[in-house]
Amino acid sequence: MNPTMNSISSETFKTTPSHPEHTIPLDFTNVPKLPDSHAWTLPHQPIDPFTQEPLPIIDLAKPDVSKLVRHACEEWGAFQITNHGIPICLLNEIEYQTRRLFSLPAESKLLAVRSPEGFTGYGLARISPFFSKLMWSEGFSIIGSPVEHASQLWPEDHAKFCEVMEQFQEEMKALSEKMVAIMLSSLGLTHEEDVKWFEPMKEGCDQSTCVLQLNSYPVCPDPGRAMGLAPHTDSSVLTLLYQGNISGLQVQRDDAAGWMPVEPVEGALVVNVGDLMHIVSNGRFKSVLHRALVNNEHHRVSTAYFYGPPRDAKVSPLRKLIDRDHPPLYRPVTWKDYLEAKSKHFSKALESIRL
Ligand SMILES: C=C1C[C@]23C[C@@]1(O)CC[C@H]2[C@@]12CCC[C@@](C)(C(=O)O1)[C@H]2[C@@H]3C(=O)O
Ligand SMILES: O=C(O)CCC(=O)C(=O)O
Ligand SMILES: [Fe+2]
Repeated sequence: MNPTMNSISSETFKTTPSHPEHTIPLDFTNVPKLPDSHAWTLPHQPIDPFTQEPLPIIDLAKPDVSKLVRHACEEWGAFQITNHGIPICLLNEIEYQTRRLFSLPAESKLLAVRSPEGFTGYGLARISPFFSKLMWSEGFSIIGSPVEHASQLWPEDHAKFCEVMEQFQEEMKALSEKMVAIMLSSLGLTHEEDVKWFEPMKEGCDQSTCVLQLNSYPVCPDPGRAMGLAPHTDSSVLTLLYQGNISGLQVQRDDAAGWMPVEPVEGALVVNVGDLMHIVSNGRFKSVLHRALVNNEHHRVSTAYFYGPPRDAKVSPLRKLIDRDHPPLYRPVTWKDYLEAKSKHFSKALESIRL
């Protein structure tokens, strides 16, 4: 594994501690009826499949990738990619190891619980305190090597889990860099010249901070009233999501049109534009509002890789995108500043740094 990944500490992402009930998930095994604490009122927002174009699926091997990516980022803030070069056997392994972790008994998973002031380990989504109802999901956050928590879960048998998680992060990092380069060049920007922090090729300068989040959505007795992961935008520059072959992810293009399901495509990855890319592009690319629903048949798992800039880098709208008609919309922030703003203002975080 890239040695610089180990220099990324949980410190980078510390935000205000959550209350315990918003940190430790329910024991989801054998819950016959949805508890009131987890019962949401979900507005019925059907989309009209005949008037809505589906979320773009972009084949990275095709020649017109740049144009398609730009269109998807401007119109949706998300798209799926195929021919991305991540071997299917690695995707299968990551899913296998994710299922292995979440299938452990609740008392074992609690041995690896995220501490109130920590960042990595087992727990509920960090956005949980912003909602009065609890989500039907559990998560496990990893930065670099997961060995500290994995050795609590499997004292004798964590090597393979760690190897797969580390290898996956390396592959996701390289693909994220490629996707950022495509996105920026689609706007006529040269990433090395125009984005100071973006120097992926420079040996030894690779300090970007990234998080691998494993998500689990257990089988739910009343999926119509439960929420897997509540509507949010990702704080990252971009997120790469592998959702396996079980539906649940939905995105919103605009409020009026309702929620659009992102149907799994075999071997594809979903790319979400994150809030930091929204800032860098001065609002040209939209960070996508999305959520995950649950079902009563299958245990769904997903892995989300949050790609960020180096911890101290100031992220701001790019100069080439600013002119008299397009003044800068956001003040410069580090990812740490932005995560703090998110933990305070949640869906109003972008607004909180608006000029
Ligand atoms: C880097 C991060 C993005 C994230 C917060 C985190 O610090 C690690 C987990 C990420 C996640 C995953 C589920 C949804 C989300 C909103 C959350 O609560 O935790 C995202 C966070 C984010 O993008 O702000
Ligand atoms: O599980 C999913 O489909 C969505 C996960 C997600 O949005 C996240 O981890 O931020
Ligand atoms: Fe997300």
